[in-house]
Amino acid sequence: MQTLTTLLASIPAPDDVAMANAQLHLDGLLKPVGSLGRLESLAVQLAGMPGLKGAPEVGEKAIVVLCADHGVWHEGVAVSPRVVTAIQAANMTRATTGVCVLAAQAGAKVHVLDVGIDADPIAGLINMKVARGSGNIAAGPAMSAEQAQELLLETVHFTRELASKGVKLFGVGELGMANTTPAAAIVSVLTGEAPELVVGIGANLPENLLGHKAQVVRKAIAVNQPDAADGLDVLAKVGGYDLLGMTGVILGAASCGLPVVLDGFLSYASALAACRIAPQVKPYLIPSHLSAEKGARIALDHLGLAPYLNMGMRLGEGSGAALAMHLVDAACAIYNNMGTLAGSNIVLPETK
Ligand SMILES: O=C(O)c1ccc[n+]([C@@H]2O[C@H](COP(=O)([O-])O)[C@@H](O)[C@H]2O)c1
Ligand SMILES: Cc1cc2nc[nH]c2cc1C
Repeated sequence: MQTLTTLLASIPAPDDVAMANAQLHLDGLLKPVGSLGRLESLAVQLAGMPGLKGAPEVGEKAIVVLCADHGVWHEGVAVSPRVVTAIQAANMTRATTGVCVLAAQAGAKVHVLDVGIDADPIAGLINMKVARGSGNIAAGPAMSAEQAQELLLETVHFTRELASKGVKLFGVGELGMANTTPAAAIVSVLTGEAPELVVGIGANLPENLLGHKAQVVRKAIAVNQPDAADGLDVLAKVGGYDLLGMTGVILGAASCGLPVVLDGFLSYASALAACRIAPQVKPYLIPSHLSAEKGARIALDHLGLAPYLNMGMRLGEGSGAALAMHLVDAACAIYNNMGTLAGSNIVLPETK
């Protein structure tokens, strides 16, 4: 097993020449220059990824769903019963969940990892359980520094293993009752914004409890004093196993020079931490939708990412990642299948 330092040092820079060539190719296709907008910039981004070898073409797709429970659930910050994490994780094996249905439509395989569900191991899930739920961040750290290091490496290696078996496009997802609270804490610490601005209703918390949720986030930050310069410290102290695992998937994909599609608010927290750990992951991130969670815009702005979709979605699980994979397919299709202006004897005036 490679160490984290070696892996992070190995994250390749995007190939500028391949990107410039891709832009030239797109400009010569059967359309006014630039008229396919962000579908074109997405194709250029993909062309620059060394793992795709200069050609926007994604064959095998995988969505990795990290499932875990959270000690902070006991602070009354979520309305869903804690056991929903275990029940819904089991539903993933029956393909009845939102992400499973949408992933099937997108041609993506769903890999479900139990990184800390508060239940006995569930048949059909990949067992990487650290503990039955993280520590309550309002009273102490979510996990130890050693647990954080170990799980990060395990999820990075899991992702790299999938890449070695042919996966070319990754998506991240999560499942964990109360996880919008640690996610808000991470976003608050890493963006410097007040907890009140980044806590939202999650899975239907009544609005009149938002003040309490913000107070719990404030307390978690005060009690744990996470080091904002150290993404792993923030994840370990005020995060959770699922959020940390998604950071591992992001780092793992980037270390293979491969794209990773984000999902909702929880994935923004993980991506912020990934970028703090290794800023060079940024070119591999593909946003999906704008989550309806209150702090979503703040987190995405800090990531410097503009979401492709805005559909009021806030399910999580990787559902938005699955949906955005259609856009990645579309970007590849126009790049690879359109005819050329030259082939149709169309000469357009220079526009730039
Ligand atoms: O993806 C999102 O933006 C999103 C926003 C709100 C809630 N969720 C999902 O709802 C759960 C967390 O909500 P809560 O209220 O229990 O913190 C967790 O299982 C997430 O997958 C997901
Ligand atoms: C049913 C249900 C499904 C979920 N998926 C992600 N978070 C969830 C929360 C609930 C309550």
